[in-house]
Amino acid sequence: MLKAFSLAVDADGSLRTTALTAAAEGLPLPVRTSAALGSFDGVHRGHQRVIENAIAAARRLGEASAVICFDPHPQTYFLSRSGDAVTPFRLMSLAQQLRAFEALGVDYALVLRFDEHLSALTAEAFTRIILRDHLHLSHVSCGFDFRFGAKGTGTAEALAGFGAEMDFTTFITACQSDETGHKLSSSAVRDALDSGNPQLAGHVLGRAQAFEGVVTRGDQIGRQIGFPTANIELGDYLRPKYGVYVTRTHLADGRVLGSVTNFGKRPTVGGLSERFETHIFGLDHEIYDQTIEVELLHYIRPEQKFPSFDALKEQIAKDAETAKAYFA
Ligand SMILES: Cc1cc2nc3c(=O)[nH]c(=O)nc-3n(C[C@H](O)[C@H](O)[C@H](O)COP(=O)(O)O)c2cc1C
Ligand SMILES: Nc1ncnc2c1ncn2[C@@H]1O[C@H](COP(=O)(O)OP(=O)(O)O)[C@@H](O)[C@H]1O
Repeated sequence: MLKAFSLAVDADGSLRTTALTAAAEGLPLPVRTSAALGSFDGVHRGHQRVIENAIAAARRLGEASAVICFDPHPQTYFLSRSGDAVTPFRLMSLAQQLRAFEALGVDYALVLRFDEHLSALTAEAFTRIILRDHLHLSHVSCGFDFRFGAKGTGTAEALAGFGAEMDFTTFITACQSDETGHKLSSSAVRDALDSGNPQLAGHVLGRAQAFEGVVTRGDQIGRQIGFPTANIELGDYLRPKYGVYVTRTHLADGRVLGSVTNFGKRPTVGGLSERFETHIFGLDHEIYDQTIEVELLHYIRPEQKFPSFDALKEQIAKDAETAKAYFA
């Protein structure tokens, strides 16, 4: 079980620790660890290499492995302070990120609260106060393009330089590519989702892109046309291309069911705001207020304005058949 902690740095440099998972409850922070350091949004196959390198170093040194990441995402923090309208860009929630770390076999997740104190630390102060004095790291693994410290002046090479002075070793993972030479990056995932290519997003991620949220109440039109849809808010998540998708839904009770999802504004019914709504096959009871996770598997078609409600209903039935055939 992953032992996850939230760590907040106070103005005087002291650290406040809170357990984020049951396995961390009542435990102290680890004494010596080999850690992967980064934002790791998506935990894609490139990130996975960085984390696997930290785990390999931990095994060599006979100590615990850790991932050190940030919450909120540093970019979210800076954008929200700038006062500009923020275009949602996240590929994962913190809960999904922790599950991805656990799946890789990491012992600890140390989630640094990204706030005014942490963001003000220079690269040198971050390394000395956080990595050395508080976390006593013996080894740090990061990606070639990792940036840290106030104004992002710290680079992976600078981190290696600090390590030589502060008694920890470093490993910088080079840019990872797939079998065909395509760079494995968060931007590649975002571009794929933006262009309606969830398979490519899943190829880069090493698992399907998934949106997790609490089921909210809609206008209750869905059930009248025989296709009730569970709606979730996308919040900070990057918005995929509008349209209809084959999806797979993880329910709160542990069941995993095939499903079909529409993401868009529902022009046929005069919808004004975006909705992410999923009709789940084989479900026949209410799941309002429950958390579901919806994986995008295949893009079926763009969202359309139909001349009538009946025409829309007919098309939704065809979409459901397409999705069922995908799972057959
Ligand atoms: C598989 C599927 C495909 C859909 N495609 C469209 C579409 O192309 N155009 C559209 O206006 N609405 C589309 N919708 C949205 C319906 O208009 C919506 O589900 C209906 O209004 C019910 O809304 P409710 O969940 O608020 O009750 C689709 C819904 C589903 C489940
Ligand atoms: N097969 C199903 N797929 C999705 N939701 C279902 C299904 N069967 C029952 N439900 C429930 O019905 C609700 C959706 O019904 P709907 O009429 O579309 O209402 P709403 O407009 O509130 O989404 C879902 O939130 C869920 O609680």
